[in-house]
Amino acid sequence: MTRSSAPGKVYLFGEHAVVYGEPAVPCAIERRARVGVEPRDDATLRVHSDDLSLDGFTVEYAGSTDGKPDIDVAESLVDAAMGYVDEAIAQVREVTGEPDAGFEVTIESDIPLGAGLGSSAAVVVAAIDAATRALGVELSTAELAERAYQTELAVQDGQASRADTFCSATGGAVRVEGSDCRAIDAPDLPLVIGFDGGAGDTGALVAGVRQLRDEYSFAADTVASIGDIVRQGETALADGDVAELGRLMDFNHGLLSALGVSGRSLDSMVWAAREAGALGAKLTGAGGGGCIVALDPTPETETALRYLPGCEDVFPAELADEGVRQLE
Ligand SMILES: Nc1ncnc2c1ncn2[C@@H]1O[C@H](COP(=O)(O)OP(=O)(O)OP(=O)(O)O)[C@@H](O)[C@H]1O
Ligand SMILES: C[C@@](O)(CCO)CC(=O)[O-]
Ligand SMILES: [Mg+2]
Repeated sequence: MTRSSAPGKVYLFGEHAVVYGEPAVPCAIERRARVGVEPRDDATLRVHSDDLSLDGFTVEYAGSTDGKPDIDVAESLVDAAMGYVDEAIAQVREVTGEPDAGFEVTIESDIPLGAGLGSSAAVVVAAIDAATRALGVELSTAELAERAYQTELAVQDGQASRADTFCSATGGAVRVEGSDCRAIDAPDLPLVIGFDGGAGDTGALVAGVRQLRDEYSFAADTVASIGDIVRQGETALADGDVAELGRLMDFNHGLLSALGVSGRSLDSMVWAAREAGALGAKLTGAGGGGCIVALDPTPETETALRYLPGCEDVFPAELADEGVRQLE
C-alpha cells in the first residue's frame, strides 16, 4: 500500500474571484485527507471511503475505464461523489503513461466534504501523489499541483483556480493569481472555524457567480473589488496588522454574499463571531453551506459559536506548514 496525505485550507481572501484571474490568499490547515493506494492487476478503480455517504447510504463504488458503478442512488449524486477521485486517477494514468492502470483506493479524511475547507483538493493531491508513486513515478510538487489543478478543472466544468490544489500540495500560506502560485509569509493568525454541518456544490456555486458576472457589470465590478481587497490584505499581512485583516475579511464576506454564495447559516455564524468580538469573519471556499473562518485572539468567538444553534462544530485552525506528505 502506498499512502499520502494532504491538508485542507481556509481562504483568508479571494475565493471565487480567483477563478477570474484575481489574486487569492488561502492557508493550509492541520486537517488532512489520507489516501492509500494499491495497484490492481486489472483496469478497475475501486474506492473505499466511509465519508462518501449520500442520504444515509454509504457508497462504495467500483468504476472501470468503460463502466459506471452499480449503485442504487441517483446518478448525478454518484457523479458528484466520485468525480474528483475518478478524474485524479485519469490524470495518474495519463502522467504515468499507463492508461490501463487499476487501483484499490482507500480514503480517510478529517476534512468535511463540500464545506469550504478544500476536501476535494486534499483528496485529489494525496490520491495523485500516492497512485503515481505506486506506479514508480515521482512527481515534483509543481507537477503534482498542476495535475491536481487539471483534475479540479475537469470536474468543475472548466472553471477552477489553482488556489486550493497548490495550497494543499505545498502547505503554508500561498498567493495565487492565474498561473502565478507562490508561498508567502504569514504571521501566526488566531483563526477559528465554524461549521454548520452543511455543504455546497463547488461547481454549481462557481457557475452561479459566472452567470451573475456575465449578466451584470456591477457583479463583474464586485469580483474585481474582491481582487482589491486581496491586494490590500497582502499589505496587512506583511505588516502583521491583524485588525486590518479582520476588517478586510468582513468586507470580503459582504461581497461574496452579494454574489449569492453565502447562506442563512453562514451569515448567522459570521454575525455570531462579530458580535462575540471577532476582528473579522467570512465564509471560506465555495460557500452555500459549510464553514466560516473568524479572526479572534480571545476565546469569545469559539464560545459563541459553540452555543449557536445551527453551528455543528467549532475549532481553532492551526496553519499546516507541510503540504503533501508521504506516509508509506
Ligand atoms: N473523504 C472523501 N472521500 C471521497 N471523496 C471525497 C472525500 N472528501 C472529498 N471528496 C470529494 O470531494 C467532493 C467535495 O468537493 P467540493 O469541491 O464540492 O468541496 P470542498 O473541496 O470540500 O470545498 P471547497 O471547494 O469549497 O473548499 C466530494 O463530493 C467528493 O467527490
Ligand atoms: C470557489 C473557489 O474559488 C474555491 C473553492 O474552494 C473555486 C476555485 O478556486 O476553483
Ligand atoms: Mg473543492
